[in-house]
Amino acid sequence: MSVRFDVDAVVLDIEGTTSATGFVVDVLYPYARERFGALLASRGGEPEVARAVAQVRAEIGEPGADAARVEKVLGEWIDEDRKATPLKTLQGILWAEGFARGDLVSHFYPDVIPVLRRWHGDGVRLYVYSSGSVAAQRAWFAHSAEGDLLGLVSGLYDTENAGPKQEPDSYRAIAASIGTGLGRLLFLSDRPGELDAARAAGWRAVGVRRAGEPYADAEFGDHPLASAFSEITLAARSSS
Ligand SMILES: CSCCC(=O)C(=O)COP(=O)(O)O
Ligand SMILES: [Mg+2]
Repeated sequence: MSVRFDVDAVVLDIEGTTSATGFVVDVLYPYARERFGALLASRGGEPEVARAVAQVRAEIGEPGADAARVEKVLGEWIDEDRKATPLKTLQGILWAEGFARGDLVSHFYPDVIPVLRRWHGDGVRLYVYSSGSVAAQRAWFAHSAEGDLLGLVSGLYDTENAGPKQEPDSYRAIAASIGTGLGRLLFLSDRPGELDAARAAGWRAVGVRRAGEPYADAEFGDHPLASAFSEITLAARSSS
C-alpha cells in the first residue's frame, strides 16, 4: 500500500514505528532494570532522580516509600510496559549514559533512516514524540548503527513536555510549539489510540503496522496504514 501526504512536518513515534519493540523490551528495559538499585541508592540527591522518585511516590500514594519499594514499583511498571513519566525519566538517565559509554546502539528498521534522510533533504521537518524521555530520544538518535542522526530532527517531545500520547491536547501543544497548522502535521505511530488522538486534534495520521509488532493485529479503524516508511510519499511545501 502507498499513501501520499502534503505536509510541512512529520512527527515520529519510536517504539513499534521507527524501531522494534523487541529491542526496547529485550535490550533497553533489562539495561535499566539492572541499574535502578544503584541509581536510587547512590544518586537519589540528583535533582532529576529526586523529582522522578517523588513522582513515583505520589503515583502510588506512598509518600514514605523507600528506595527498595520504589525499585520494586519500577520493576512492576516495566513488566507491564507502563509508560509512566517517572519510569521513563529514570530509564532515560541510565540509557543516555549507556549510549554515551558505548554499551548501547539504537535500533531502526532498515526502511527508516534512508526515508528520514530523503524527507529531511526535501525540506520536511522531522520531530519525535515518544513515551521515552527527551533525554532517551536524544541518545537514541545520536547513537544509531549509522551514526548520529540528530541533525535530521528539529525537536523532541515526550509525556513531560507535551503530555500523554492518547490525549488530543498533547498534539495541540506540539503543533503550537512547532508553529505549523494542525492539518500540515503528520503523525506516524503503531498505536491506534495515539493515531485517534492526533486526528482528533486535526493532524494527519498514518498507522505503521509492522509484522511482529505488538499492535500489528490491532483494529486501526479508517486510519491509512503503511508497513514501512517507504510506502509513505510526502509532497512538501516549499519554504520560500
Ligand atoms: C528511546 S525511547 C525508548 C523507548 C521507550 O521507552 C518507549 O516507551 C517508547 O514508546 P513509544 O511512545 O515510542 O512507542
Ligand atoms: Mg509506539
